[in-house]
Amino acid sequence: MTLKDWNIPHGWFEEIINSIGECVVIIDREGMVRHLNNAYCKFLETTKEEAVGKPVQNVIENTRMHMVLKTGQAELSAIQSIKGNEMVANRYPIYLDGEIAGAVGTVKFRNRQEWVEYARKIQSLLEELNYYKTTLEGALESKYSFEDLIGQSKPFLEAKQLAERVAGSQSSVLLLGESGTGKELFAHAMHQRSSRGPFPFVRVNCASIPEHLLESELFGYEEGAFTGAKRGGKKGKFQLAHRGTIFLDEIGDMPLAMQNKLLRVLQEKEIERVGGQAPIPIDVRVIAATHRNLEKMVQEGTFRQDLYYRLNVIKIDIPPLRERKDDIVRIAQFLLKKLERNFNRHGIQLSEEVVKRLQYHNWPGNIRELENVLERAVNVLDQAEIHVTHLPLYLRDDEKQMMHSNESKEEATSTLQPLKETIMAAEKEAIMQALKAAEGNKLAAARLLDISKTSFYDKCKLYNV
Ligand SMILES: Nc1ncnc2c1ncn2[C@@H]1O[C@H](COP(=O)(O)OP(=O)(O)OP(=O)(O)O)[C@@H](O)[C@H]1O
Repeated sequence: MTLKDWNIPHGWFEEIINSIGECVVIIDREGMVRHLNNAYCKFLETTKEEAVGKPVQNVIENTRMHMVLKTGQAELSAIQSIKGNEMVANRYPIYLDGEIAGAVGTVKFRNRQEWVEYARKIQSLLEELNYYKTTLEGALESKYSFEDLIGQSKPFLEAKQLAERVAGSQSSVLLLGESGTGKELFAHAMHQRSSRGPFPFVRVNCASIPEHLLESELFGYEEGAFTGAKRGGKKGKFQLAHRGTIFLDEIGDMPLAMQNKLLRVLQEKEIERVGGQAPIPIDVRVIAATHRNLEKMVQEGTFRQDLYYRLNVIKIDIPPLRERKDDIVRIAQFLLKKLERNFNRHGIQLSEEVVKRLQYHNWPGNIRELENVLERAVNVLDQAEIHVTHLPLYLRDDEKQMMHSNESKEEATSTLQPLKETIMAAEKEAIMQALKAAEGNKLAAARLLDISKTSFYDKCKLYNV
């Protein structure tokens, strides 16, 4: 079959023009209406019989279709007043054998409401687009500086000062600390303080990305690399972080196979996209973090030793909150100021009792847990002072433990006696047990206790046995 055989049958055209929702008018060289489709008839409240064969100016109010015949130029998105409304029309000349043979007109919007509605739709799409653009740009920026790292206790200041000293270096950094101690905050602050600050800061949570996606997330992929791959391929996090910093959070959870690939990237300073041929050079500083014991993992063979050395060029240990109890109130007050801004409140204080509770608690979730406790309190607070009743139950239960621990201290104190007496009591008990086991035979009992016969007799005398 030739292309000609696929031509649309002649009779179809009228049907097609009639069945579409847009208004269509066709005029001939003399400006007479040759066709007015159903949508246009409905809009003008007329019929084909009435319209066809009449000059277009008599059928369509304020039309310029006849002008298009004269100029031979299309008029696009032209506003035309019709039935007291502003409609938007397109008008095109029809050329046959290089000669103008007529014109076709369509209506884009029948009235102001239609185009306002359309504009509103576009506007909201544009806003949505803008939102995603700014959040994406925001996601690639560092949000915190060293000023946001609150704490004056010795172990914390040591960590912070080391981070400030090495922020400008190009070497890899390993941040170690329990969950919620502020590892990510440290990474942001170091990036911001470095010459890479104006470039992207890209965070990757190695624990949350499924193993089979990690490679393409980190290094990207080429178009058609696998089923479901996006058209045009996708940039990986390393490429997004070019000239900036990549923060590899939870590095201890990275599967061994990926550790190999990461090591190669750090050594070669280039990446290979999944399905790609040529390596792409990258200039990225790596800051990695974990709450795991990487040294132990290296010994157990679950973390590559060479990667550990690569990452561990500068190691910063961030202390848990329970090891810097002096900082708790300071941090709590800083966090309260943030919450005040978010909740539009001011002057929130901690009661003395609450301060005691906060200092007594062990904070397994560290500053993130403190943040949650305070946010909860601010939510249920109707005055300005946070009291124990505003704390979650488990913190209130600390009270019982506080009292219990005092009680048991007293109990323990009352049963304490000089060490010599404790030892003598234990010796007497051992001698009696041995005699019992040897059925009163002192020689056998001495042997059981592995002491001499004389020593045994002396002790029996001493303890009145
Ligand atoms: N020194 C600090 N001063 C003020 N806020 C802090 C400090 N350290 C951490 N925070 C706050 O505590 C929360 C947890 O911090 P961050 O996410 O950096 O911890 P993390 O150690 O990276 O936790 P994870 O290991 O669970 O990812 C954040 O909201 C952060 O703003």
